[in-house]
Amino acid sequence: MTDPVTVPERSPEDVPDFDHPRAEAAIRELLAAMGEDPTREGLLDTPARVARAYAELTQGLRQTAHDVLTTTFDLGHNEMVLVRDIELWSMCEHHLVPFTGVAHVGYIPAVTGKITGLSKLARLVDVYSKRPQVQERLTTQIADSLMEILEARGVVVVIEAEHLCMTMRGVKKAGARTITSAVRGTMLTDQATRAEAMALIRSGTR
Ligand SMILES: Nc1nc2c(ncn2[C@@H]2O[C@H](COP(=O)(O)OP(=O)(O)OP(=O)(O)O)[C@@H](O)[C@H]2O)c(=O)[nH]1
Ligand SMILES: [Zn+2]
Repeated sequence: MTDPVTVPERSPEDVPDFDHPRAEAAIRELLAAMGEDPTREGLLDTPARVARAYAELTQGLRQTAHDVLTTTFDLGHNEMVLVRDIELWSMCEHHLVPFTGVAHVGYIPAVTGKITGLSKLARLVDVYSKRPQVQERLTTQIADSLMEILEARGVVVVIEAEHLCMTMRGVKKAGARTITSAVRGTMLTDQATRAEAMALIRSGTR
């Protein structure tokens, strides 16, 4: 059985372009299925609008971590870099409704000091968020891509998110936050470094 968390990474060439006419037909059908009249004036443009919205919300399917981790510098900086409270919006693959929260992303650069621009860490979060997702996979994909592409010595990724499928429907538990973490390399083996990263993450005010 395939592990639902570790779906194989597809290269964007293997992902077909977003099929707008097909999505529009599906939305028209969904409106009809819910008992609405897709031909009433207020809904006439809705299928095209929803298709455009979903194209945007799933644009990460057509991007890779390599696309955004392009700018790397050799600064000779060997110490931890951590960006906290990166806002994220993703879409739960079980219900296709949003989950939203923050990601904290930290890494220990390679011995060569290969680092990336700070904004690229936030872009990386977007690449993996803008897909049908589960929070566990989102967390590990961010961590694994940093290890691989930056050849980081260690990585920590913590995501805190609220799932609207648990808030606006189903168990209806507003405010419940799910916390996931992925720890790699020296962050795993060096307890002091991991403790430092976790203390920095916890020192947030949000
Ligand atoms: N592990 C994990 N579960 C998730 C995530 N997003 C949503 N879920 C859960 O996926 C599960 C799907 O459960 P099902 O029983 O198949 O679906 P359901 O009948 O709609 O479940 P309820 O939400 O309990 O009403 C639910 O428990 C959701 O809370 C995620 O990112 N990670
Ligand atoms: Zn869900």
